[in-house]
Amino acid sequence: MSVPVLGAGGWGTALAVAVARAGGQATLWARRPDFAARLAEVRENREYLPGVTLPDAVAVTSDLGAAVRGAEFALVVVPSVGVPELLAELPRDLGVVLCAKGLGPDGGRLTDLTRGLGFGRVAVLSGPNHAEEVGRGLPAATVVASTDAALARAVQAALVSPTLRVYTSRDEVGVELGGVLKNVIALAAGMGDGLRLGDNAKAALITRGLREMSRYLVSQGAHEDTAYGLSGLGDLVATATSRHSRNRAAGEAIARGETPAQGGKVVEGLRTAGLLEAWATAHGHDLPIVRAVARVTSGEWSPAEGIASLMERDAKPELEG
Ligand SMILES: NC(=O)c1ccc[n+]([C@@H]2O[C@H](COP(=O)([O-])OP(=O)(O)OC[C@H]3O[C@@H](n4cnc5c(N)ncnc54)[C@H](O)[C@@H]3O)[C@@H](O)[C@H]2O)c1
Ligand SMILES: O=P(O)(O)OC[C@H](O)CO
Repeated sequence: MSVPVLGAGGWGTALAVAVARAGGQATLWARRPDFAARLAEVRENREYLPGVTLPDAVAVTSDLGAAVRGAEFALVVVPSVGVPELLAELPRDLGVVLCAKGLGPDGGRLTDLTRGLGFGRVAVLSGPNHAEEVGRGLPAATVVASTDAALARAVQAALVSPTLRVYTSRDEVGVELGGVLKNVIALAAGMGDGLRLGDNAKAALITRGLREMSRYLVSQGAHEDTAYGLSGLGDLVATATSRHSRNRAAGEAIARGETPAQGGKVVEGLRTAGLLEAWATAHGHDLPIVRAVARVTSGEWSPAEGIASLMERDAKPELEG
């Protein structure tokens, strides 16, 4: 049975290749028929993942119904903003594996939104996984989290190979929110790069960012250890330091006074920062780095004011607050 991979951006393409590398078959769905036809013919996603050839085991289609017919689960790999629209088209008995690292339209979790739409089998896939590296078969590790252990094991079996180590977890909340928050911290790290704040500042930001992530994850019901796992610390390091990261690069551009050059590619943290700040404030959570990034990306504060808002907070013990 072919694994449907819904979304033919960089990550969807890399995941389809990963399924093939694991010995399976994948059906990569692209929403635009002309794009799907070109991809099927050229066998390389030149727009979103250049340099990676699609193996024969990857089929390409723009027919969503055909892509998911008879499948046990589908990898949903469109940007978070497109997830509700795509889910509306899917059969409710299909297992949904959410691969986007973003939030629903109201700032809530995509897992909750998915269950609210009537899907009973839901999982999250997240970890330090730049598509550019996974697509090329460089060694990487990731986590699939679900309260449905059978679904998590099935996804693990479909993706695990000598170049992709796939762990399972039952902590859906922790794995999902790690991927959401790290993008915002990576934007801040990029701003630090753009302002040439140095390595000490980057290390401080990653460390305090991890603390902000872990406090928020635990407040939402996650296991604290998940914050220190692949989908938390692992992805935070990968994104805040990588030359591949779109979020880090966007922060760098903003700090230089430029508009982030997205080239049609999604930078989830730009959307997440405002949504998360509004959600956290409404629910009584203090997320200082998220707040600084939200206010800088909205234009309310300059990058320098964002940094000052963090550096001039009240002095306090490291392990409190
Ligand atoms: N790129 C990575 O390395 C990577 C790794 C892990 C997770 N992710 C996450 O995966 C998700 C997808 O990212 P990506 O990098 O593959 O995106 P991308 O920018 O490379 O491509 C986005 C794709 O989604 C399509 N798309 C855009 N809006 C859509 C909509 N409303 N409905 C359906 N399709 C739509 C675009 O046509 C394009 O094919 C994001 O949430 C991202 O955070 C990305
Ligand atoms: O390029 P970014 O910043 O969207 O990050 C991609 C992945 O989430 C890294 O794990």
